[in-house]
Amino acid sequence: MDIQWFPGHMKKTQRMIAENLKYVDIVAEVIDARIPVSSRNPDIDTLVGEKPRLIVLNRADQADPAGNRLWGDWFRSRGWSVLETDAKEGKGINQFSPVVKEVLKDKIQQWQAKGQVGRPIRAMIVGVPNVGKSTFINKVARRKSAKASDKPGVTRGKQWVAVDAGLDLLDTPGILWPKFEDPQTGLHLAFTGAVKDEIMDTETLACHLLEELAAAYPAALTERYKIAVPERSEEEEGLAYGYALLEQAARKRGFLISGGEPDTERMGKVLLDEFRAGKLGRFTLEKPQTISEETE
Ligand SMILES: Nc1nc2c(ncn2[C@@H]2O[C@H](COP(=O)(O)OP(=O)(O)OP(=O)(O)O)[C@@H](O)[C@H]2O)c(=O)[nH]1
Repeated sequence: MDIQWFPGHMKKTQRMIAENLKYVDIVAEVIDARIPVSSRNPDIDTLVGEKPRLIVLNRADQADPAGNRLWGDWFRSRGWSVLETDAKEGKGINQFSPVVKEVLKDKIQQWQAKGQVGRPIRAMIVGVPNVGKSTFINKVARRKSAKASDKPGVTRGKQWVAVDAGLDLLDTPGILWPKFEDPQTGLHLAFTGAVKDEIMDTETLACHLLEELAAAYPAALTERYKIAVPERSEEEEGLAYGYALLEQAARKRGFLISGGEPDTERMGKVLLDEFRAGKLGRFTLEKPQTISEETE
């Protein structure tokens, strides 16, 4: 499935990030713990350059705990600081400020040496749409989300959120990129709702999701939909395997159309809704070894 999604405002966001980088001390990249590869903007390294960075592994409650451990270790082993969060419930949020201070400890010492006592840390929050940035910011700011005073040179001052005297956050709109090199990236962003449903066929998307879940988490499908998940045979072409699972699930749910045929469209929508709502279980769809040598 070829997914192209780069509306004009994304380009504006990219520009806004680039222009405001000089006003911030650190960039917190909020990624989706279920898809840590696909939810990272491939342009972010170039965009952010040498600026200190922190990875926020959000939606940790929806990802496989073993996957969270693997990814935490993976990022740390490469010298990155990582914070695991469930922004919805506020888990891990209290650690944000201490981790930011730890990452910037040398810089803070320099400020103090220069007499810049009380200078607040400015952190930019970036991430794909729907990853949980606003929820994260509101929780870090303890929901008060008071507006910080306008910063010199910052054109869109309204996006600053004061957490306390020592920390200001710069909110940015969700960002995607012009082309998904790997079609799987587009699919994963669609499964999780970062890419809007309207741009692709729900049934097809559901078949892809079923195929991935059947390969990695078959027991979850059996448990939720009471369906048998057979091994995928070599002969099955295209999405035939996923479609057969979708038909089975539709029948079990009693979703039938005239003539007794399974209503796969309705089932597809239900599957995506239930996956996104976490009703199917906790899944990590991408493992560290998914990353090829070139992208490391
Ligand atoms: N289960 C779970 N849900 C979350 C988490 N973080 C955010 N959500 C939910 O995900 C939905 C989207 O969250 P937002 O904070 O609006 O996402 P956003 O990244 O600001 O979205 P954009 O404005 O589109 O860029 C909301 O319903 C949140 O309650 C999390 O860690 N776990």
